[in-house]
Amino acid sequence: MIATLLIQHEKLEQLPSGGTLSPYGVHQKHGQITSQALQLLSSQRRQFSNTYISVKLDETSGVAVMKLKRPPVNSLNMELLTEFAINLEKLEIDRGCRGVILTSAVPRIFSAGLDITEMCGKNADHYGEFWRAVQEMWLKLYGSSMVTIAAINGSSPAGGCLMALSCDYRIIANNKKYTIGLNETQLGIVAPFWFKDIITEVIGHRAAERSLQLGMLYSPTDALKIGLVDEVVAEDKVQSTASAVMAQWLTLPDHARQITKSMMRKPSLDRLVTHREADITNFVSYITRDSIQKSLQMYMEMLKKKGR
Ligand SMILES: CC/C=C\CCC/C=C/C(=O)SCCNC(=O)CCNC(=O)[C@H](O)C(C)(C)COP(=O)(O)OP(=O)(O)OC[C@H]1O[C@@H](n2cnc3c(N)ncnc32)[C@H](O)[C@@H]1OP(=O)(O)O
Repeated sequence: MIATLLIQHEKLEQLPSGGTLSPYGVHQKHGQITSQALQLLSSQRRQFSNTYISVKLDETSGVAVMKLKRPPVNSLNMELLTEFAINLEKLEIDRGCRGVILTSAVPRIFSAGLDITEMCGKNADHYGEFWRAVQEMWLKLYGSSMVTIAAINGSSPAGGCLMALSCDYRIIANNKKYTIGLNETQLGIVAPFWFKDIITEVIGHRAAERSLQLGMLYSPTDALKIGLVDEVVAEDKVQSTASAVMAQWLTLPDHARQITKSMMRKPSLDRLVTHREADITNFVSYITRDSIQKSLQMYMEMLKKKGR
């Protein structure tokens, strides 16, 4: 139902393609490739936009840029998570798309993580549905066969960090004000096993243990030191670096890279798929505890006070 609505509402813009061009190459009618044809080829883009996600697919390079656009902080509510999973799936089945750059359209924020209001004062059915949407986002992103690069142009705590960790490569803007990490314990909550698995895979057991217990948020340079990100670049170079890294990764034959990626990620994916329902039940019983609801409410109040 949601999928149908999104597809109906999507704004599909096809930029000029000229009859002789295709995403997979130039179909020449009369010999030489003209510079006009090359210009058209380079501008062949498809764009679609939903409420909280925008996607631009460059059919020439096969690279899509997916932007989160839910001001003020791109917190991940049910609708955003659902749009995200649907858009990623559309790109996954699009033969013209080989890579996705994930970034934010909101200045200074990549994503503030899960929308805390989705985890406060609601009923058990809501929590169950919300958690399923969180799982689905992760299964789609971490399990994507495309090359995925996080262009982290702002702060990225908790669920925002999870999204970045799920990509193949992470580039963050060099700005001391930005922080990244799995800070769940600072909210008085526990990161679930699959958050723990993925950060352990990326930064190793010792660093993950310290990082998770203390709910650490790192500056870009500290994140680089522990391997939480792969590169720190000037703020205005994040997107261009992401495009350059993407072009490098796309020089590899898809099938070899995809099978390798799947081999590396399958055990963690399988673990969540196998325990998916138990993980939802566990989340619901955990989040409905009075003590957890109090912790989250206090955290939200603290955020609001800070903002005033
Ligand atoms: C068994 C398993 C159980 C549980 C597992 C649950 C796993 C949870 C994962 C999560 O992702 S929880 C979310 C954790 N996120 C955070 O801790 C981030 C909190 N936010 C911030 O630190 C900051 O807002 C910021 C992202 C650094 C941006 O700072 P800035 O100063 O630019 O904005 P401000 O703080 O004033 O916020 C603006 C506005 O947005 C509201 N807000 C912020 N974050 C969230 C959020 N995650 N969810 C909902 N709302 C959020 C904030 O309250 C302000 O609202 P206001 O304008 O109405 O005051």
